[in-house]
Amino acid sequence: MTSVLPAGGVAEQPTDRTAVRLSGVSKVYGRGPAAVHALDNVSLDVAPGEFVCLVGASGCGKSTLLSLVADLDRPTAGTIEVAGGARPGLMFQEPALFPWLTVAGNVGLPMRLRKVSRAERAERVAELLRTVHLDEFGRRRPHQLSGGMRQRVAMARTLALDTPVLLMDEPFGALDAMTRDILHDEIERIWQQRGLTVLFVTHNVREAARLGDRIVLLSSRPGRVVADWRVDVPRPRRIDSPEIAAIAAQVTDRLREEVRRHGS
Ligand SMILES: Nc1ncnc2c1ncn2[C@@H]1O[C@H](COP(=O)(O)OP(=O)(O)OP(=O)(O)O)[C@@H](O)[C@H]1O
Repeated sequence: MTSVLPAGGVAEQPTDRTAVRLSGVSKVYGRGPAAVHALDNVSLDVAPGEFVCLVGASGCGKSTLLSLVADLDRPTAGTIEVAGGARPGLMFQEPALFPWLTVAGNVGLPMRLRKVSRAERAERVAELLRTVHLDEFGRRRPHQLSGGMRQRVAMARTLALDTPVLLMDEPFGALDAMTRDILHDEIERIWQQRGLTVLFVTHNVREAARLGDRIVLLSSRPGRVVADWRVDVPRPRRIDSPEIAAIAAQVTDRLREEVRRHGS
């Protein structure tokens, strides 16, 4: 079952119930006739502990939105607030591990940069590797692991930042369906255990329905919030269940409409 929220979210005063707030955010790359309007007046509230999936046509500004929330770039207009001012953790389709470091070395890197002591680091790395079910693999190098395992390492490294907000840009996009299915269970478990707030970009509407408390649809460029669904299917969910398929169909229909409207 889904319920439709008003498009555009709310843009009122921040409250304790907001982990991430975008208010009237626009982003233009470049200037003059060559300027690219990537996002237009996006307002979106994400509650603490919420799992929000962002979907939209290719090039509609999903990655731009994440990079702005991650503070890697500045919006042209509007404001972005992240509760507690903490910089969110970011995960991409590519695990971006350092090949010359072991798995444990990669996971421990954010702590090493924060000058966490060697003993504490070893303890935390062991705990994080248990969390992503890689406790036996700390001494391996990235090239000795499968794609799914490398993404688990990237997940553990992001968790090592100890940030309550996780931004994920197509993190499972390059994996086969079975590995992705297993990692859906993993990320759901970690999200629930740690009470994380997740903003998750995907092209895959079934994945969005499988994982999200909400699915937010951005229009074709410039990206605007055009629909916002609440996914009320109880967890644990299965990506191949009829409920998830029904929601995915609803989102796909709206996405198709959006793509047609823009003649893509
Ligand atoms: N640094 C940049 N300079 C100029 N244009 C950019 C830059 N980054 C992104 N763009 C453009 O902004 C638009 C939005 O890009 P973005 O990568 O955010 O979209 P997306 O929805 O994540 O795309 P996809 O689904 O294909 O990954 C695109 O037209 C892209 O070419």
